Amino acid sequence: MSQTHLFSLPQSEPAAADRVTLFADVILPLPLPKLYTYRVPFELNDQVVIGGRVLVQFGAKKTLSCIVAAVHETPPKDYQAKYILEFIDDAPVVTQPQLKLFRWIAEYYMCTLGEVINAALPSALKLSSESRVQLHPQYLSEGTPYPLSEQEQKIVEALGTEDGKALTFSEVGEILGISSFHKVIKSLIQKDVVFLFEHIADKYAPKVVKKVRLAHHFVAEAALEGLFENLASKPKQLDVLMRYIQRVPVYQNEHANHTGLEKAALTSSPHLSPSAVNTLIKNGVLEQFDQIVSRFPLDEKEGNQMPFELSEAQTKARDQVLELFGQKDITLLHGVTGAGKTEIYIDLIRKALEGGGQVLYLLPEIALTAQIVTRLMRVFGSRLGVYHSKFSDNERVEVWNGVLSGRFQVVVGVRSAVFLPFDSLSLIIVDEEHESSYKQYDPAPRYNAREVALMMGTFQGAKILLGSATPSVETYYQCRAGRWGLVPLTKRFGEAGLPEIELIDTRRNAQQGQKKPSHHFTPELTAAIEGRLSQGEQVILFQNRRGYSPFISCLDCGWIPKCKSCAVSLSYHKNAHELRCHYCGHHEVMPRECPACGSRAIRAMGFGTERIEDDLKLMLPEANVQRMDLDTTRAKNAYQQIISDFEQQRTNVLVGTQMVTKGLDFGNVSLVGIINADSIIHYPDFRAHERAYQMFVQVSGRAGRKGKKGKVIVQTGDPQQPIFDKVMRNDYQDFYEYEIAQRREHMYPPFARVIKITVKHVEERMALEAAVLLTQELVERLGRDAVLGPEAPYIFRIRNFYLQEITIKLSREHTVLKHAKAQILEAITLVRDEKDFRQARIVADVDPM
Ligand SMILES: Nc1ncnc2c1ncn2[C@@H]1O[C@H](COP(=O)(O)OP(=O)(O)OP(=O)(O)O)[C@@H](O)[C@H]1O
Ligand SMILES: [Zn+2]
Repeated sequence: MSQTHLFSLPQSEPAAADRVTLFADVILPLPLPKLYTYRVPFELNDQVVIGGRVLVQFGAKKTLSCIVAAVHETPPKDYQAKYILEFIDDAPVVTQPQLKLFRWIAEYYMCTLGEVINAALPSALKLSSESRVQLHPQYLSEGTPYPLSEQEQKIVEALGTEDGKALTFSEVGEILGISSFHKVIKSLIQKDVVFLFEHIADKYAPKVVKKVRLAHHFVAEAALEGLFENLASKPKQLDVLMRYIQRVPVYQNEHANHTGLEKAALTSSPHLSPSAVNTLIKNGVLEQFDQIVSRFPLDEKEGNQMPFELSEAQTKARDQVLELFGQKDITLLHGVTGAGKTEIYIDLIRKALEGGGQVLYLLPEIALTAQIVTRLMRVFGSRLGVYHSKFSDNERVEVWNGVLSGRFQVVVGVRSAVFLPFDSLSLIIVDEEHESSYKQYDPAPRYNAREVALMMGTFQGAKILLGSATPSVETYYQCRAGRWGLVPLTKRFGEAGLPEIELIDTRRNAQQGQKKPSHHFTPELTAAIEGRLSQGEQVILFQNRRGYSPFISCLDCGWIPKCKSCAVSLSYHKNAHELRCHYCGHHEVMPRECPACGSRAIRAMGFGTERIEDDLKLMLPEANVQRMDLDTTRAKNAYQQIISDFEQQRTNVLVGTQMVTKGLDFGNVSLVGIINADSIIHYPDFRAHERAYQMFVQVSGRAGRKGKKGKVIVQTGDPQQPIFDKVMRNDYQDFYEYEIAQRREHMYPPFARVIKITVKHVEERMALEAAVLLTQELVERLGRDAVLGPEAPYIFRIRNFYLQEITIKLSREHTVLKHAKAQILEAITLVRDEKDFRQARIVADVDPM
């Protein structure tokens, strides 16, 4: 065989008969009802990867990256397929089990696959025509050991002309004069010469650490000896050098010098002088360089620590779970607050990992991950990945890839973690399974991560453990029916008992003229707080409303400021000196005088967390009060900071919204105060009673978790509410019996499936007309009994859209449900296609919470 054959393309094309034309169905990151079909360029037939990304042209100008969902030989009927422009991946970024799951989500939650993909992929994986490249800092400081092709060189030159210059993909294409420029970019990325970032999204910023190493001419032993002699009269510099040699064994291994040492290891040492470090750098003894590092470094010290030894009750519960897993796929661990469920999960995770499977541990709230990650890190170290929205996009991509590569075998995360590319899950834990924050309201897919997890478990053959002290009625019903396993844990871990609950009648207090120091605090609550603080114990206060006050009002003319786009009053935020809409984010400066009558008598009405915090600081100037709500936790590490301050007892009182009620574990909290219980009970929804029960039990559960007897004070204007009795007796069974009877009688879940349809229109009349037409169409298809509404919701206008809601109740039977959804979509399409209703938006929410 001649040499040239190895390098040149085959001389002749294969005979036409062998030539297979492949088509790929791709998922575009757009809400399109169908997949689009593109043609695979023949010479690239063997490069198509299902689950890999390809670049295609969509519409006239747009270049988009999308995921290949299927490959076949059938051309599309209605249009001429365009060619795929480029293949980005040679291995899938989305696995087959994921694609299957995404299809299920789209079908079940009545949305498009594009919407699912859009929610699932971290945006750094979604290249589009807006992606840009820039020179990599590592390349700028060190160059690259790899040879660059002529085309690559061209791009580097184009980027190098000015500092921080970036090129779009199409500019790269123009410079090279070719359309298949993506290969060049990919190769440059692999060689760390350039990096990629989304123009619209945050800039991709690789994590860079400053390092130092010995200048190469000092590495040889003789040179190093000479250096020591030269520095003999400079003890501070000598110290730095000695430390460097200690940490980096240059004598034993010259190559060790290449990786160097983090500069901070020298400059932040209390025994070394930072200026001596800098002098050594200035004099060329040490050289400074940047290194790109993983955002999740391997830490050899972490991990492999033994978890706590399980108590007898925990061991028994764990064994029961394992036994039930032998018979059933889904089991509920129903353990009271503080029972030690987390330790049981940890034990089960260890077992699952020993068996070689992957584990997903879902939590409802980022606030909770802060505490639990610390506990899991100790045991699982760098095998543990963490996934939530406070992570930057880059970090999310690192976790995504870590799951694909097998680096992360356990992932703890909030609801979006169900989208990660698992393919061999053996255990899924859904902690606080009753939580409504598992449900995504907006935008589509409006999924419930608990339900998705159940389906994911079925697809991958994983066992599922649901955990809660207050299980959802739906879950408990399945357990009672014997379909799911049930393991009870009725005692708290250790000596701790459940807290005592006391109801304080705020009406009686009000009649007695209790106004000062603050009428939000009854004398009983104030005394209890003072008492606990004087014992050195900590207090949690719960108020389910953020801001200073939910509205303000002019005392003279009664004016109340409302949002221009939403049918709600504006909340007053005192620290920011603003009025804010909690629905659309609109904000304006707090007025000095009433714009209606000019009076200055403007008062804050009602109270939110900010006001509680404020009043408390006045009442107890000595105490350290911190607040945890949406407003104080926007910064990336804010949760962690607040929680660790409270854990370390740097703060005495924690005031917060529902964030403080869930799963947090503080040993020294002996009092929980519920400032206004009534606002929790009165909520227009069939789940109101269930929610209230869960909320009260959960927030009470934060008190007295270790040893000391805890106490809960509930302020209410209606102490006769039957729900309090159930909470105080901690009688879940009683709550359940009452609730399930209600649900059966009124045909609500678990006896029916609910789908809520919201019709939105900027004109009130059109919203109603569209909703009336839709209701007719739905009644025709599903029958009168299945359709309730239309009805304007309590907040009938949001972001300029008037709302109308239709509630549909359906049989739970799978085939019926599937059929009904198809009919609902048909009815929606029909209304949307009406000329008059083109501007209407219609949203279907399956299993609304
Ligand atoms: N076997 C054990 N050894 C030592 N400490 C334990 C053990 N089990 C649990 N604990 C401690 O008991 C406390 C309560 O446990 P954990 O937070 O797991 O409760 P939980 O059941 O998850 O409660 P909640 O439903 O309120 O979230 C924690 O501080 C935990 O560290
Ligand atoms: Zn608004």
